[in-house]
Amino acid sequence: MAERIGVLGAGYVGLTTAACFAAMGHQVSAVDIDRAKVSRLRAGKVDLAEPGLAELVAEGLRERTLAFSGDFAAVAGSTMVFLCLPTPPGEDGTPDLRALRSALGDLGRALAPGTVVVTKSTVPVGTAQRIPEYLGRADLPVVSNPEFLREGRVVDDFRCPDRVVIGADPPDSPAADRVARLYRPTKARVVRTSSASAELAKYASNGFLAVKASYANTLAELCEQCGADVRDVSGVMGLDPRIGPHFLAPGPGWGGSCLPKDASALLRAADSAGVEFGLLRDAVRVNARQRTRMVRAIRTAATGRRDGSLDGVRIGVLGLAFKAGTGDVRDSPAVAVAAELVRHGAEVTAYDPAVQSEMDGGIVVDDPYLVAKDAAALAVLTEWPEFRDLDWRRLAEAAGRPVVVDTRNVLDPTVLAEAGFARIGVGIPMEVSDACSRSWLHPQAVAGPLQQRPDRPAAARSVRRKEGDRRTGPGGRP
Ligand SMILES: NC(=O)c1ccc[n+]([C@@H]2O[C@H](COP(=O)([O-])OP(=O)(O)OC[C@H]3O[C@@H](n4cnc5c(N)ncnc54)[C@H](O)[C@@H]3O)[C@@H](O)[C@H]2O)c1
Ligand SMILES: O=c1ccn([C@@H]2O[C@H](COP(=O)(O)OP(=O)(O)O[C@H]3O[C@H](CO)[C@@H](O)[C@H](O)[C@H]3O)[C@@H](O)[C@H]2O)c(=O)[nH]1
Repeated sequence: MAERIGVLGAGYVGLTTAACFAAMGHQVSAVDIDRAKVSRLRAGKVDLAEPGLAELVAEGLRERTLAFSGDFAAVAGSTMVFLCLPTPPGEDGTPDLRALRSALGDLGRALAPGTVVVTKSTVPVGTAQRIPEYLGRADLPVVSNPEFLREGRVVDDFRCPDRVVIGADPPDSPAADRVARLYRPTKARVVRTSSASAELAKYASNGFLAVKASYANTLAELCEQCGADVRDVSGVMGLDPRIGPHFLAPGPGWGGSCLPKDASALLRAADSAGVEFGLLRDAVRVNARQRTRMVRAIRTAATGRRDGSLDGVRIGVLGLAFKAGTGDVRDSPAVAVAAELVRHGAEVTAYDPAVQSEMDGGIVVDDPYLVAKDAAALAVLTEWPEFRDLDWRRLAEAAGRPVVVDTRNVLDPTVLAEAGFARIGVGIPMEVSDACSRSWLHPQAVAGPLQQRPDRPAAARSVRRKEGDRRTGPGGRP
């Protein structure tokens, strides 16, 4: 049965939900308070670089199964309304439900009797129970349907999810049946629970991913100290189906718009419930330490010193997005590391294939080769596969010192070695890495291979920014 579906919020989750349900044959109206975004969407312009999404939006507009509006009245006649509104962290880490409450307050009276209100936003346990209060009416069925899609593959994840979670009180309510029916085309496993279990399952999943990634980052630190290779260690672990191969790659820390905020929310929920969730608290601490560790590695690679000022030291950054496959920089560890380098006085030039935004105190360029110019070190902060295929000889020629800190272990060591680049990976033993990684672990032994290059200065060069070096990229970025 085709439903008339209203979607509140046309961001990553809302736009995907709207476009995918429209493609499944439902009549969908999406409402967003961002009127400029609504105008662009009506013209078929999708801001998110998500494979397949723009095509689905175009199809929905063409078939007239998908419409966009800035006016809540557009969803008043819906049979189901999906809440896909932001739930950012408040000051104490508790999710800020103001967007949700204000939208429901505006909409409540307008909804027809029997309309099913479905929460897709990530919300604290107990929110479904409070929706009638936010709506100002108690006659509408409420269903909790947390979303698990990942950025960079939102359409694929929505169409082929690992699981669909549908929570209601009682779990077998007719409204929950109707929501479950919507997902039949996905052939996904549908898990029916209470609304509280559905709400907690979402936080529990992201919290667990955070713990797993922090485990991998701590393991990487240990590998560096004891001569093991984290890629082998995690490869062995991942072959155990009880552990699984995913989320074991070390990096500059986990970030994005979800994991950090959901970890904080889960910690707050545990605090309020009087449950000590030390494991998750430590995962958050490890995450902060990992960023600091990467800054220290880059500083040491650039100057041979673990501490001290980076005044005037040029550092080239490859990657700003919180992970490859997205242009999203919300809570990006790459941006945090770059900002910390700037804070210590470094002159940072950054490139990311999908990021157009400006960077506080640094320069974002639209050509990866510009980041190397006179750089005392390069740092790969996002695992874009195309960084492997850069012309590393050309980068070596441009760089002040051909040394790269590969915080994602994505580069090809052979290509780098042929280009004359010294590489410092994460969790990779000194034997596998080159002599430069020894300088990272033992700062007094500075940059052996660099001293063997007579045409290169052994120590970091302090390079003053020249006005002529400023480049203007697309989107008006400096
Ligand atoms: N991004 C993800 O990968 C992802 C995945 C699963 C769950 N979630 C959760 O889904 C929710 C939405 O996340 P998102 O990433 O899609 O957010 P987003 O920031 O991409 O989009 C939110 C949209 O809502 C709009 N909006 C804000 N207030 C509004 C209001 N009062 N009325 C109408 N529209 C309003 C904004 O203009 C924006 O377009 C959050 O709770 C998030 O935790 C996100
Ligand atoms: O082995 C790994 C895997 C990931 N990360 C980092 O972890 C962060 C989060 O990555 P990912 O989970 O892929 O990003 P999101 O798109 O934010 O997706 C997460 O957050 C969404 C919003 O809640 C959920 O729906 C998804 O299921 C959940 O994976 C990123 O900084 C990654 O670089 C690592 O450091 N190592």
